Amino acid sequence: MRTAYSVESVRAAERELMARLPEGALMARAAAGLAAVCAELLARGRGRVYGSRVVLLVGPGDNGGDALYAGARLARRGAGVTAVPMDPARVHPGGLAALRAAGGRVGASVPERADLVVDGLLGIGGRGGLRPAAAALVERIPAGATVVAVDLPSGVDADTGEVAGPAVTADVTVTFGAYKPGLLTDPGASRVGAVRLVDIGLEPPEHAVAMEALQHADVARLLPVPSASSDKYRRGVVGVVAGSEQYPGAAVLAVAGALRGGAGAVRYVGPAAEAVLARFPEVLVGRGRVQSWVVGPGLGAGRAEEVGRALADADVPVLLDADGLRGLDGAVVRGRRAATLLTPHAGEAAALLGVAREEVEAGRLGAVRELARRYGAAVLLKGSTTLVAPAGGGAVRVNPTGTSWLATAGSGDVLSGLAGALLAGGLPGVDAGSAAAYLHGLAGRFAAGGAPVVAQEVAAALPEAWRSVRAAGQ
Ligand SMILES: NC(=O)C1=CN([C@@H]2O[C@H](COP(=O)(O)OP(=O)(O)OC[C@H]3O[C@@H](n4cnc5c(N)ncnc54)[C@H](O)[C@@H]3O)[C@@H](O)[C@H]2O)[C@@H](O)CC1
Ligand SMILES: [K+]
Repeated sequence: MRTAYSVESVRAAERELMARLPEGALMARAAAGLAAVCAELLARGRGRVYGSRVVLLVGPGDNGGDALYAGARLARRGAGVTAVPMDPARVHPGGLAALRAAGGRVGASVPERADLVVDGLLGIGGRGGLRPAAAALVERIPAGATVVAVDLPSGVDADTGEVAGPAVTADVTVTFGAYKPGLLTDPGASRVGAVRLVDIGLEPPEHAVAMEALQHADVARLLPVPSASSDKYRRGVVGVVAGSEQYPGAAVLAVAGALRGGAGAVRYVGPAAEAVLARFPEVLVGRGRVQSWVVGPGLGAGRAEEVGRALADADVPVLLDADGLRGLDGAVVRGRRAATLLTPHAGEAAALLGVAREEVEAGRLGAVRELARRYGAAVLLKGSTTLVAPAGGGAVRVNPTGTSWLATAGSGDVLSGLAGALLAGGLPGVDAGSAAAYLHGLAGRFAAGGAPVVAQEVAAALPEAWRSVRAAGQ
């Protein structure tokens, strides 16, 4: 499990550690880790550190301090290091002295050529978008230089991943002590490049985890595996209420996902039974006992009664997607005994929250948390980084396996069926949602292999995704 902590808990852990260490020890550890990554990148790109051109963009706080001390280390190894302060009157004094002592120089503007640019403008103390003086430096980053962000790309909000205005786009982000949510959540996540975590001895408490990303072994532990005594009912029956005369394909795809989610059987309810059976003769048709409901893909408007009927099945977990989310009654959802999992994309989330879609896109983490709080349900917010918030508050899961190839028609229908099957297998909402997103992302990657992919191929690649995950759990 990869975990991320809020700025507040990182700061608290830092205070505790600093009290036990000599002054400057933490920054020295951070700078040593940063310099090691920079040296590795220079060696990879140019063959050596000696003679390379390194530019440090230096902000007024400790983030700039890290950059200066790391720059000093690189200068001692023969790199030509130029520090460009955002505000020459506010520069970390110890860092500046160290850089100068190592032979580095201070410049008033960004040199036109550089092998490596170190972004030490703002770290976890940054608030709001880059102000003009910082933005002007970022604009001048020479083309072709490798950009290494210190702790996080400047202009990205560490707690939310929000980017208000200009921000650095890094090739590598060297982060200290712990991941921050902004490194894992879009739009920030698309700015970080490869993330390298430097251990500086921080130990934030487990209860303070703000975000977590599952890895193969975690998903392997979650996936239900049939035992010798399993029959199809014990493995769970998924009821799929999806599709319409207009959108029969959504029913087929949701069923395809459900069939590959490890359930014992799939029961289809709706007007697209012919299309479903033509494709999947193993499906049961018509109402009957189920262990979870998947309601919504391709239903179209005017099907509120069917949505209400599933929600009224109080002891059965329900997944609501697409048209199943129309005009959702918060009181009904909050009043349910069994799990409810909502799987909106940004537009549907915006409608549920009564805000503009852009607002959700810009603040995805806040939006998914607010939806989970308001509806008392687990919420999976689809998108470039899919987020899953648990019903009762707590760490939000971010899916690390997504691929932009999955932005294809019907892909969400497959995901709904898959997550519904995991609900039928007994997984809580947040586990069903995050394990489904993980498998779905992997399947998308396997099916795409660098080429366009269609939703039914994603469904067909799900067994390969299961096998790859389960192999890691053995
Ligand atoms: N606290 C610690 O124990 C450690 C901190 N470290 C580094 O210290 C960083 C945090 O340092 P600071 O708390 O000094 O904060 P930062 O260096 O992130 O920046 C804060 C400074 O930037 C200014 N500022 C904030 N938002 C701005 C904006 N939008 N535009 C322009 N200026 C803005 C503030 O006025 C303040 O002077 C971490 O990200 C990390 O890089 C590391 O050295 C490891 C140890
Ligand atoms: K930075």
